Amino acid sequence: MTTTDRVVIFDTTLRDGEQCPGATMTFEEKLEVAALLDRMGVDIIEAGFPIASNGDFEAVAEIARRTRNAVVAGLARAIPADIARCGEAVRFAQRPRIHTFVSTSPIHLQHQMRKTEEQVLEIIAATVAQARNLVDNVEWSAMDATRTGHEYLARAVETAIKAGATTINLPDTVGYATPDEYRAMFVAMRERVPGADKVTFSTHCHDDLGLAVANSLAGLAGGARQIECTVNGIGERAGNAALEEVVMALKTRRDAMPYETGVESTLLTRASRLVSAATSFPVQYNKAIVGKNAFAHESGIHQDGMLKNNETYEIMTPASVGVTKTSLVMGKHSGRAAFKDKLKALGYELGENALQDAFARFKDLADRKKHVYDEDIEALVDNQIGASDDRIKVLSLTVIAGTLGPQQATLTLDIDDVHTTVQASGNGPVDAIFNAIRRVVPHEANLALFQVHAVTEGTDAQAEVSVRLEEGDKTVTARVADPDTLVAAAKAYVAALNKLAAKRQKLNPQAAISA
Ligand SMILES: CC(=O)SCCNC(=O)CCNC(=O)[C@H](O)C(C)(C)COP(=O)(O)OP(=O)(O)OC[C@H]1O[C@@H](n2cnc3c(N)ncnc32)[C@H](O)[C@@H]1OP(=O)(O)O
Ligand SMILES: CC(C)C(=O)C(=O)O
Ligand SMILES: [Mg+2]
Repeated sequence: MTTTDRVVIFDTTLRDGEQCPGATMTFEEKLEVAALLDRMGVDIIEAGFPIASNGDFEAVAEIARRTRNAVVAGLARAIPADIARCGEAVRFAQRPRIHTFVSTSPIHLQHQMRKTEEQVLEIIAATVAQARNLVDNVEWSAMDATRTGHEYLARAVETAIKAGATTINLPDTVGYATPDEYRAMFVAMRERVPGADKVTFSTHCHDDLGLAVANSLAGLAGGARQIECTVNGIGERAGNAALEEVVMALKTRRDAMPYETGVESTLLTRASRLVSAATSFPVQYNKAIVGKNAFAHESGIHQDGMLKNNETYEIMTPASVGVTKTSLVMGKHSGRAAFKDKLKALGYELGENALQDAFARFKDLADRKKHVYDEDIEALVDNQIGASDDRIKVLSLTVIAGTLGPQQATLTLDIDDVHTTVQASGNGPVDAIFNAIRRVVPHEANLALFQVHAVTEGTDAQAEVSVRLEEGDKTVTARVADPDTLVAAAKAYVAALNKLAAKRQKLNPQAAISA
């Protein structure tokens, strides 16, 4: 690898990242994030904006003291007091950097700075020189570079280089550039500015049009060798280029982009979770690299492919970003291959017919339920095992419940292939259902236990109902799960009666279904 293949990763999670509404981190949280960034191998940690507040100053200073490997930078406007304060904070670092910036675009000069082009050039010369007197490592940024004419931008860059800047950052401050324009800007500055070959050019892209990472990579093609980015892409407005996306794009597509970073990619997921927890910003499910679904597959065709070979639908391994394994999520789009694999993992070996039956029931459940958990599948298969010999089956159930009692149940049972429908009322819907069952299947058994619990979480969770019946010295317990609690109750009671009938029959083959 030659030095020109190495891309410097400049993390600004603690500065630009923290600037977005609601992302403020405490002092301790910042230290924790900085420690992980340092361990992960980012080259530069922009720890804050020291003039912004005493808290920011203290955080930058403490991160500067603690950081072992990375350069620690602080941000400063092109104002002497900002630069002096920044210098005070980063001076504790083993490798300090002052990052100073000023606007260059006509719209900013006219409305924000209210200065002429010549005045801004003078400010650049003075403030970069001031920073360079404090530290050897000075970055200068042309705020709103992508809306600045190349001619004036080249003069500003030349002024900064002459004053001692060692890194020149050309930000797409408002996320306006296209990749071609952004690449061309770096090519133009490197061609026309004297001394451009002595400095490192840097990208700093915002995601207003969803182009931050694409633009950062285009900047590399134009000759930039530093990328400014944030964990989870947090930052002003739509955010900055996401660090994890930049790192993994370079790692995965080395064939197309022959550059290397020093980032240990297996820590990317941990960094994402830490920043998400510190900022209380959830990571969207479909976020590239670190989203919950980045290595999850629900559709049957993809799951089938993944079971045959991971490379059919994954371009990087979950392990490479610190995720333990790919997950094949069971849902309404899943197919038989994944279902069979899941059953095997759960310890079930079903014959072909039982498997087809279980799969049909699984599809039916997945149509009604948003998340199908392992426990749902276990409950579904457990209910089926042993159900084939049942003499009593619930065919249909309608219940009228609510504040205006008495509650009523209309129930149709299949007993030895004969269908019987009854109606009963009760003190509550479950009582009504059990009265209906007792009317069709009279028995003396005592209801010793009736218990309901949710198998998984959410209002669409399967309810698991347990029913225990005692008849003389015979005790049977049945457990049934269904998304409808009342259906689960009816089926659990009937399942217990089936077990009781089976016990009676063992003792006396002529025993009737009722007792
Ligand atoms: C693109 C970016 O991300 S830039 C960084 C943005 N981040 C932040 O602003 C977060 C931290 N900021 C702060 O805490 C405050 O804004 C401070 C401490 C920096 C300044 O606070 P105040 O002195 O109250 O100024 P205020 O924020 O109202 O206005 C900004 C001033 O800085 C000036 N300014 C803005 N950028 C620069 C710059 N790069 N160089 C010199 N002056 C600048 C503005 O023109 C304005 O000056 P004016 O008051 O003379 O019109
Ligand atoms: C301060 C600069 C680098 C910035 O954040 C931007 O221009 O977006
Ligand atoms: Mg920015």
